[in-house]
Amino acid sequence: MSDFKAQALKYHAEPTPGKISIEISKPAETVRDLALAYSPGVAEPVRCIAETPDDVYKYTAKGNLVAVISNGSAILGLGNLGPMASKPVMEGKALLFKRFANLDSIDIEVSHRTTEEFINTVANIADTFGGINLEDIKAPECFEIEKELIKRCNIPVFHDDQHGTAIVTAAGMLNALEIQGKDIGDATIVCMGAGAAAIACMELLIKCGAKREYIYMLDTKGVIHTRRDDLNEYKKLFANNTDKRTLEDALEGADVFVGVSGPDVLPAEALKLMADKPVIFACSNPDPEIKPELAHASRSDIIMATGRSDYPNQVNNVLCFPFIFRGALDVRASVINDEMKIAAVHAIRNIAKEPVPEAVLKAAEVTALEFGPEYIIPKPMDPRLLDRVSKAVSEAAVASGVARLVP
Ligand SMILES: NC(=O)C1=CN([C@@H]2O[C@H](COP(=O)(O)OP(=O)(O)OC[C@H]3O[C@@H](n4cnc5c(N)ncnc54)[C@H](OP(=O)(O)O)[C@@H]3O)[C@@H](O)[C@H]2O)C=CC1
Ligand SMILES: CC(=O)C(=O)O
Ligand SMILES: [Mg+2]
Repeated sequence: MSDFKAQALKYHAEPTPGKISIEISKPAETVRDLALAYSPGVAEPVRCIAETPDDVYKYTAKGNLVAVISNGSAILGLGNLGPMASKPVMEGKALLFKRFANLDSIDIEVSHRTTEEFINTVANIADTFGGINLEDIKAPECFEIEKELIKRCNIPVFHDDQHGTAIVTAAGMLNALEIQGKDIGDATIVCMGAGAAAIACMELLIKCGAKREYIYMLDTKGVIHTRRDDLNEYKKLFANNTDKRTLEDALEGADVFVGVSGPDVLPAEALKLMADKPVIFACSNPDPEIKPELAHASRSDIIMATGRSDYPNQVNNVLCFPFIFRGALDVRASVINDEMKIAAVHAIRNIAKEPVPEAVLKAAEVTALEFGPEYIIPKPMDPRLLDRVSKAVSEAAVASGVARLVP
């Protein structure tokens, strides 16, 4: 067993199995404490909530509680391995919610037969939480699931693999293109993958100025084009009227590669087909579409990002989901809308242009970080993310009329 694999398993197993636990937040030592916490005291908030439902935010943990919900159908880039295999990832997301945004979070893994059954399960328990973070649910089912749950729930429902990934990708991409001296409106973009992350990333890049007709999206069958008759309604939106069929065809002269597909699908030789100064985001986890060492060996003018912590430029939704939920829950937003997503994009990208605090350099185990090819996006442990992204998101929620608490 490799050293890192052994360390990862030990980290998860010891001293207690798993990565999260529940703590009590009130005294529960004396007979009086218990009388307040449980019977008879607990009857008082019960009566208040029955009379005034919004009091649930005043007397329970709901307002600071996010459920991370999965069915394990697209666990990272590892595939459909089922609900229980997804539990370490979902516990991991809960850990990140707490660590970065002080949000309490619980993982829920759902076994189900039909999509409708999954939707009903989540909708029926939604009210107990302040927000729902859907995670690692494969396309195309994820689109219907999220749409239906947004309709049925009174709290923010956010599919992280779609929108968290898209927000961080857009933030990193706008910065990378700026450094390479390119305009997003002129960029030819190759997107490897046509699932949850891919569709959302491309839709948000279009909202940030990219041209739909300059995007070439690929799935396991190659380029998505107008003459294919096997496309679902989401892929159809990216069907390009083109003779390009292979990854190599699509990469010819392209400015950008976004990989949200699977490991090692981008050959180093193919990078040489791209235009000058390309941007390569190989975001599949844990193994990217191309290893950065291979990409850098292939050509020297690239900006390279991955989804991993152990290379420069980590384009990963961890830079978004804790902070967008913090901002949404702080103003009790009913939804997370486009205005809030775009506010998050700009708040994240702007941090990378400012001097980096000493504590961040220390946590990142580097001596310097400066806006440029090796630093296009902030580090997840940058404390400015919490202040700045959450505030921008809250303000956008208020301005767009979806906040129920106005500070
Ligand atoms: N860095 C980050 O923050 C994030 C990274 N990701 C990564 O993105 C990837 C996809 O996740 P997600 O969108 O949730 O999953 P989905 O299951 O929704 O989509 C996967 C897509 O990838 C395509 N695909 C898989 N293998 C290949 C291949 N060899 N060549 C071309 N296309 C391929 C599939 O094609 P088809 O439609 O033909 O089946 C499908 O369109 C994962 O590796 C995940 O780790 C996801 C979210 C966040
Ligand atoms: C980061 C993440 O959510 C994923 O790879 O699925
Ligand atoms: Mg995920």
